[in-house]
Amino acid sequence: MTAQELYNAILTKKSYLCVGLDTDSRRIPAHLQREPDPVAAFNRQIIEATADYAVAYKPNIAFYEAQGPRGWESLQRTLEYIPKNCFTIADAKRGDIGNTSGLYARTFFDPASSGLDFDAVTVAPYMGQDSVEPFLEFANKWVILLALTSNAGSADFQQLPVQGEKLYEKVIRTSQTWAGADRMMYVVGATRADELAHIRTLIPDHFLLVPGVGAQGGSLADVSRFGLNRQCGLLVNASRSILYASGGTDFALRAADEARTLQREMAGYL
Ligand SMILES: O=c1ccn([C@@H]2O[C@H](COP(=O)(O)O)[C@@H](O)[C@H]2O)c(=O)[nH]1
Repeated sequence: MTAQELYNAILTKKSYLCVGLDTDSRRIPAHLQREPDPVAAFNRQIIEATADYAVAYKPNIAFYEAQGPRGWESLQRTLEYIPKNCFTIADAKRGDIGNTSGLYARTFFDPASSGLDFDAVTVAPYMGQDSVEPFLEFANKWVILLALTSNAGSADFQQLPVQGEKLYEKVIRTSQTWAGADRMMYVVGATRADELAHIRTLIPDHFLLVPGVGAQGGSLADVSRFGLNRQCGLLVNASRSILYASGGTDFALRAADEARTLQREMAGYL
């Protein structure tokens, strides 16, 4: 999906919501546990319930890998349930020497190899340019580079001064020479909204993937105030607050309520 197609979807749905499919098999309602693939059955209902309000879906790969081969099958089925007009993100936080990154890229971008065909993958930048470039070799696919993450530990390294700027600023500045705003996004946590205005001076045109509203307490109002750009430029993710709004048979209805509430707030900011 191109940036323009993503922006068109945002305008159509009046939403920049990304639903995080962090589907923990232990939290799936009891009535679905008898399904042949409980994770896929749960995700299918979540996707159907939220598709009017979301422009993107982000399965976090850890939740699938933890299930072994079954998890990969659940992931593949889940991708098939996501409407084609939605942006798909493999939140895998990969990155290795170039030779190995190339295989990670095939995992998420080459359906002939793995059966998976995501639009984007999250990548850790700290092994440098040659660890990121293999992901950029796939046409029409996106790299979402970790910049300033939502967790407290982002202070351990990302915010340390390096040659007169914070390390995450250096990541943003340097990586802009690797690809443009048509292929690269950045992760900035919603809990770091205080830095968003500054980040927008570094990357006014890029899309930002912003996790951390909902369960982590980030403010959608602050993220939108400081992060929106001329073409929206935001994908705001919520996972647990939507997926587990109810643990009962009404889980999909409650997920839809949560997604609709976020979408309506977003519509007001667009
Ligand atoms: O800085 C980051 C980067 C990634 N994440 C991921 O986003 C979701 C957030 O889930 P919630 O349940 O809405 O808190 C999850 O997959 C994280 O691994 C992040 O939170 N922060």
